[in-house]
Amino acid sequence: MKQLHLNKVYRFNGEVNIPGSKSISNRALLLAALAKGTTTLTNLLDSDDIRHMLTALSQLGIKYQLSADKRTCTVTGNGGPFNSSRPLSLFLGNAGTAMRPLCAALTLGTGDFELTGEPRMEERPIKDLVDAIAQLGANIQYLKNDGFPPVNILGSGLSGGTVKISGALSSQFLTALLMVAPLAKGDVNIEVVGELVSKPYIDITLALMAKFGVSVDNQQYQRFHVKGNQQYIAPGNLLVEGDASSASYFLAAGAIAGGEIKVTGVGKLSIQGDVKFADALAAMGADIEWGDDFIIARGSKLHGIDMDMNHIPDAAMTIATAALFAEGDTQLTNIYNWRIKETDRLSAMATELRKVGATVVEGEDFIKITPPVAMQHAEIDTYNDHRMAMCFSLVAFSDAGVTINDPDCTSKTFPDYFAQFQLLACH
Ligand SMILES: O=C(O)C1=C[C@@H](OP(=O)(O)O)[C@@H](O)[C@H](O)C1
Ligand SMILES: C=C(OP(=O)(O)O)C(=O)O
Repeated sequence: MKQLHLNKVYRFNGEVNIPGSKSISNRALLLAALAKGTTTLTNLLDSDDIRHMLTALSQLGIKYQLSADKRTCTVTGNGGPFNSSRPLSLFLGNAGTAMRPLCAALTLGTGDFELTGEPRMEERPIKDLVDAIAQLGANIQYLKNDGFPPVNILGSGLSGGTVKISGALSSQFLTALLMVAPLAKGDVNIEVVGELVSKPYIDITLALMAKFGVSVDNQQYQRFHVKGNQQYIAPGNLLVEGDASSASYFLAAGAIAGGEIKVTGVGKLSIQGDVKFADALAAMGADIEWGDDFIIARGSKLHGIDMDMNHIPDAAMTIATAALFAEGDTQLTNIYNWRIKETDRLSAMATELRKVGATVVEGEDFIKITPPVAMQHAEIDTYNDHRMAMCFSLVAFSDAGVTINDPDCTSKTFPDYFAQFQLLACH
């Protein structure tokens, strides 16, 4: 197994342009493929999750031109649902933003489609989405375990109607339903049953749908009314913002290291909820400056916080490792769904934080971290989870340094993360 040894970083200064947002890239690619007309996406993310979406779209007959650096993509829209006269099997790795929306989108046209993924994808639930679109006539079968991928979809179109959906485990189910609703044969009324987690991701979905000409009546995230029988219209050009979750590692590093870090490509005009990470860092005492499309973090003395993190589940992991450098305890609450992401992140985080000397309480849906007096060197296991690798890079700011096992797992969303990190670090 490959290992990356990071020696103590003394200073961390400079500017980094953050690669494109995963959430926006995969939504925009799917909507561009369904739309009428041609869309040119710029600053597209080049990573595993996006490659899986692109490969799937290509298998579905969608034509696109990708630039040599894979960051500009011109998609010729299909002008409606995907149809296939022969059975297709699409492999989607561990990309939730490909699996969930494509599962819904493939019910719109006609064809026999199989969606598969990595072993971990087979442990990530999809039942709440399947149950919801079944109410509009979708025919989806589980090929291994009930409620989990792989699935087989017999597409024959969706009717309109009223749909109840649970958003208690993942917002991606509601996102998927919202994206297909305008292409159903009649109006779709969506009722969210119980709590909706990761709510700001619904704002990304609605913002992208609006760019493709579709507006949704959103009644306080409890009910949504979507007119049926519509068509997405290609916006021409669409710039993908920098990924706010990817920005979190650099902002935290700036706050810990005492220098100044400017991240560009994402700022106060962002449609991504994860920019609120900067507010959480500010609550810990960091000095944060906001621009329209940049954020600056300057170092200062950090202290622990007790915060509900349901709105920023991905970036919250960065707070968990930043907490090692804060005075006092940090408690992150309402994060049950960490357990059903790339790995069981609550358990993985607790295990690895303990290795560097922290005292950790792992609850069913919270984590409490007491930083150690002095950090110990550790080999950090990353569980094939890009965010475990990236957020533990912060331990390099301790005297102990850190070793990251399997650092290449960042390829899911940020293939050259460690190269970018090293460019700003003075050892
Ligand atoms: O819709 C999206 O783009 C995402 C939603 C979130 O998932 P959940 O809604 O499952 O929390 C987030 O963790 C994921 O990385 C991306
Ligand atoms: C949860 C994540 O990914 P996915 O889109 O596969 O759900 C993530 O990137 O942290």
